[in-house]
Amino acid sequence: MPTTRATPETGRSAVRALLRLWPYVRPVRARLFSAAFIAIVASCTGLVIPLVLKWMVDGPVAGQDFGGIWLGALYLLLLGIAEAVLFGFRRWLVARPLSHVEASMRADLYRHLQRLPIAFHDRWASGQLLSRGTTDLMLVRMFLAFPLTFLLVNGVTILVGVIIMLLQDWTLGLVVLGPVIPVMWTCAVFERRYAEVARRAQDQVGDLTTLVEESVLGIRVIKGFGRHRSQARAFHTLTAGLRGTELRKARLLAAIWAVIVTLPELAIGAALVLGAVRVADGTLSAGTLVAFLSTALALRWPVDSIGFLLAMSQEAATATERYFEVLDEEPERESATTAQAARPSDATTATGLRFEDVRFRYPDAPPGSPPLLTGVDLHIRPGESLALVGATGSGKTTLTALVPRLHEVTSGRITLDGVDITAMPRAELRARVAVAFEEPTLFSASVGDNVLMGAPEGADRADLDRALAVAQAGFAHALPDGTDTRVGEQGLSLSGGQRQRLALARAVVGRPDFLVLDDPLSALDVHTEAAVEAALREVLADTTALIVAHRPSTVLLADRVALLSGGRVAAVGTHQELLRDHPEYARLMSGAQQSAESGAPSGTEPGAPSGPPPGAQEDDPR
Ligand SMILES: Nc1ncnc2c1ncn2[C@@H]1O[C@H](COP(=O)(O)OP(=O)(O)OP(=O)(O)O)[C@@H](O)[C@H]1O
Repeated sequence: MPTTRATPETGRSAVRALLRLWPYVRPVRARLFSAAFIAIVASCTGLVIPLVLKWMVDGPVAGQDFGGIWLGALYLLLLGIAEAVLFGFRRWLVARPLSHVEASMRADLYRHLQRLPIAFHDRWASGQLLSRGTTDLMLVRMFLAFPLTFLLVNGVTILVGVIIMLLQDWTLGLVVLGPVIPVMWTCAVFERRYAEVARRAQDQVGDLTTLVEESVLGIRVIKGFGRHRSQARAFHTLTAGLRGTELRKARLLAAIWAVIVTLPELAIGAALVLGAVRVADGTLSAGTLVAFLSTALALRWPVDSIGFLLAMSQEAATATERYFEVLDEEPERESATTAQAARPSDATTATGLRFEDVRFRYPDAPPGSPPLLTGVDLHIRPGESLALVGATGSGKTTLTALVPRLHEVTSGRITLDGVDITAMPRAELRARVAVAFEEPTLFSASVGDNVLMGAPEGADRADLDRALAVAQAGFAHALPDGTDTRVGEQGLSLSGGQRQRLALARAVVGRPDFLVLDDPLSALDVHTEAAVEAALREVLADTTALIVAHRPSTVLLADRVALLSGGRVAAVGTHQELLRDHPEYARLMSGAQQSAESGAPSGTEPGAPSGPPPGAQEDDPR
């Protein structure tokens, strides 16, 4: 699934990417800056140690003053303790605000994902989203905790250290500064290359997460078909790819580490030789050489760490880009007219559900492919229930998904009681229209909570019991904790038919004005289906309903039937009328009848002739 860019844009700037974190960092900036300041003080405290050493070597040690030596040792001890305490304090200061930053970024991501249109979720693999909410945010937190502070702290420490060294002896100082230009050039090359592999690695983690998630959710299919070997092969291919990328990262890190460590060490070695010669000549005091070399050695860690601090910063920049790729996606918006929607004069008059020349094409459909719906005209009168029948893949599910605006019509319009659904706030629309999908999705919550998701605030036990009765879901009362029993992940601890009945109960519990049911009884045995139908008939009596049906028994629930064929409504009438006048309908229903009798799944396959039957256009679908 094409979900992310494989490589960063050219001209990408890590700094620009990281600056986007500012709104989240702003609330904790005081603590973060204080912590950075404390770290600078702690680090510079360490640089005082060589000066004390110089004083000790040139003073008490040269003069054999044991009191002075003990005093110097005490100073060194106090400086060491101060440095350790300050670094500890810094860590304490940043721990809490940084978890706050990570938590609020994760909350924003989750909130945004809920508001993104279905078209987005169709496009993006869930593992890619999961890895952005977990691994990427962890990388961002680690960047704020270490590289952000220590690139600054180490920069200041190196600057102060270099000034101290130049003040001690500028010739030796220049020798130590020799490798600066090659090291900076290496860092620049490293950053560019590392950004590329860091992005690849993080995308590969996303793909791996998707595969693992699919394997866990689809474990029944994998086991049932004995596909664990092929699944394991796919897993190994992805892990081998990720391992290769991680090794490339390690090689790059090793290369920069080698340059950053070796060149300064060589320079320090050269300064040591030169300094020793000058001490022997008497042009440099031994104390100055000790102080100089101690300072140079104290700067080793700040210099050595630059490599991995840059690597962590690049990973955080990539993680930030990946995070904002999702956050920058446009959420579902209310149309401009929604707020002051010009409602027609008959807005309060119940006119039912009407499709007017509705056309639809999936945004991710192959280029050049024809639209799926090419002009659907259909009117379901108030209180009427209409069954939608059509060949597999004719677009029935798609048409039903347009009513609660899970997808937006490409052109044409849909009205509820005369009001264009795009001129209605989504919350209002979705409160008036209840849906039950063919694939019933349940959440890891109690049975009662799953059903009451479909009800407005304040729904009570009586509403729950009534909905369970309509859906013939009395089995819920017999579960170990009744309707308080928690269903497992995705409700997989229940049978398909039980899940479907709970999904149906969820659709009817809120007594919606409009009900959209996508083949809601497909997993039920004939007796349960008959019982559900009898109860549904009562509900449907005062509800306007659109019911996708594959079987004659479901069709008979409805007052009228519409035949969807070739992207349009080819005919509307009663079951008997369509059976008599429309061979395609008769074929679909007889196929369904036969498969129902033989226990095979219903529906015809795509490719079956599905053009409008003769005379279809004479039916007025409205
Ligand atoms: N997100 C999507 N992107 C692109 N094409 C899609 C998408 N979802 C469905 N389709 C395509 O749209 C067509 C109609 O699908 P739809 O699920 O609406 O058919 P249906 O009539 O409900 O089929 P069935 O009776 O098998 O449930 C199919 O060819 C399907 O491949």
